Amino acid sequence: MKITVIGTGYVGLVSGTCFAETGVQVVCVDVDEHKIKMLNNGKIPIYEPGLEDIYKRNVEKGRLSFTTDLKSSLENSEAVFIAVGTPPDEDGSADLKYVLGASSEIGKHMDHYIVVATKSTVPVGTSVKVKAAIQKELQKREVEIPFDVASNPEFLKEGSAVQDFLRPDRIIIGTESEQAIKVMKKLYKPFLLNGHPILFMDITSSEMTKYAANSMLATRISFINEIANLCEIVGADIDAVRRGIGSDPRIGNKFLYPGTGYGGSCFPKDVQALIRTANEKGYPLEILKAVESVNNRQKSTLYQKIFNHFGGKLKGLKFAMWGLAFKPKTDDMREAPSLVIIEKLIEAGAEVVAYDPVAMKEAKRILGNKIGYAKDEYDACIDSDGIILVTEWPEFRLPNFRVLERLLKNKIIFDGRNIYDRAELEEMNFTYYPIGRKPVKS
Ligand SMILES: NC(=O)c1ccc[n+]([C@@H]2O[C@H](COP(=O)([O-])OP(=O)(O)OC[C@H]3O[C@@H](n4cnc5c(N)ncnc54)[C@H](O)[C@@H]3O)[C@@H](O)[C@H]2O)c1
Ligand SMILES: O=c1ccn([C@@H]2O[C@H](COP(=O)(O)OP(=O)(O)O[C@H]3O[C@H](CO)[C@@H](O)[C@H](O)[C@H]3O)[C@@H](O)[C@H]2O)c(=O)[nH]1
Repeated sequence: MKITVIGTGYVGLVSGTCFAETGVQVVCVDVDEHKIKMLNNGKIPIYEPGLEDIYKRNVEKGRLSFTTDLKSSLENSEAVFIAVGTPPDEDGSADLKYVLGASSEIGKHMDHYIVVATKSTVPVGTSVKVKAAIQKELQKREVEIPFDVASNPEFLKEGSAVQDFLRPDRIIIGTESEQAIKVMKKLYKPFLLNGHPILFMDITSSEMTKYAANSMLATRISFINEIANLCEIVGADIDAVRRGIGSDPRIGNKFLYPGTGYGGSCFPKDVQALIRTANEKGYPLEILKAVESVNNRQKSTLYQKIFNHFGGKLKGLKFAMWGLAFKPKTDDMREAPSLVIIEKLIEAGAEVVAYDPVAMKEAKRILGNKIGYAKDEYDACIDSDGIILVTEWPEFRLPNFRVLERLLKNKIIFDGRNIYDRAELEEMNFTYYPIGRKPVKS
């Protein structure tokens, strides 16, 4: 069996590589020549744990290849997956230019029956547009070639994308075609040996499922962040409250961690896009509007604590920032809360020296010399007025506090992910500001 995957970003590259792992012949296509050159030279353009190994193995086995030439990739392919970006447009709606561009390209080059599956996150109604864009090109060519469209939203998380893809909780397929169902079943069966289901449904429901899932998760995060902020005001401890509510199976204990607001390339844009879709239909989504505004406010929470601690006098102070990526185990900085905190600190006249185990290159690309870059987390602390922990990389969890107290000018930790033990810091006379918990003031 042969398939084509269009787009070699986080989703396309992981999907293509994992499909190849099952023995399928996969050709990944991208318009970015630099990316394709890298991939053909044995280098992967993103950091994703476990990806490099299976990429190398499948390339060596001849099952996985990369090209900018869609026409040749489509030859004998039974399915083509569209996995290109859907960034937010100026008004917050999903910009479909890459999805529809890829669809037109398929129409220009396909020469036999194929299933066109959209993996990109796209608003309700997009599959109809994908179908129309392909049809238009076939008409221009004056050929009649049958094809089917399917919606196949992707639920992988960055940082655990390979594991998520290889062991999915569920696969969602929206299609009206029996033939498309057959092709998708064949492709996904190897991933479902753990008994988790493929859920077939109509296309509209499938497209909606993706947005509903991300919006629900974003809602949980904004909810717990609001409760955390209230805990601070009333003197409760969010960690206890989180464990208390999370042990009710109706609530569950996942995705209940307070922090500096959700970031990344998905939640912010998908919440915005669903709000936009609903507005267009004349049904404003009040809950999601609140989720978004709570999240925007939360991104400043840590800065506010810094500001208050120093009585607003931040000019000339220097801070060590631990973590830059929007979450651990990724180099992705899209919508990262670190960017908001950095901007505010710089505006207030402070200096930031940062360290992130893998996102430094990406940070330099975005921030240039606005901040300093340290060689490790200890280096960042030299003569600093405090540590600002933004991303909970495992290696930040158990630092040597004795070394830190020698390096820091001020023994203060602003912890945006609640990873430290209050009692331990109190014992060592550190000042400690977590989220939703009483600070330790020494
Ligand atoms: N990143 C995630 O964790 C994740 C998870 C689930 C779903 N999604 C969704 O999947 C989609 C892709 O996200 P991503 O993070 O992988 O994006 P990305 O920006 O990392 O990659 C997109 C790739 O598509 C390529 N591209 C654009 N137009 C093309 C065309 N016409 N032909 C060939 N290649 C083309 C770009 O050059 C780029 O390499 C988005 O809709 C996103 O919302 C993302
Ligand atoms: O309890 C939690 C869990 C997450 N986050 C934050 O939420 C954001 C998103 O995290 P996560 O969901 O782990 O990463 P993503 O890679 O953005 O994955 C989300 O977005 C993808 C793209 O649509 C979906 O496929 C995934 O299912 C969905 O989890 C990050 O800033 C996290 O720090 C919290 O603040 N508290």
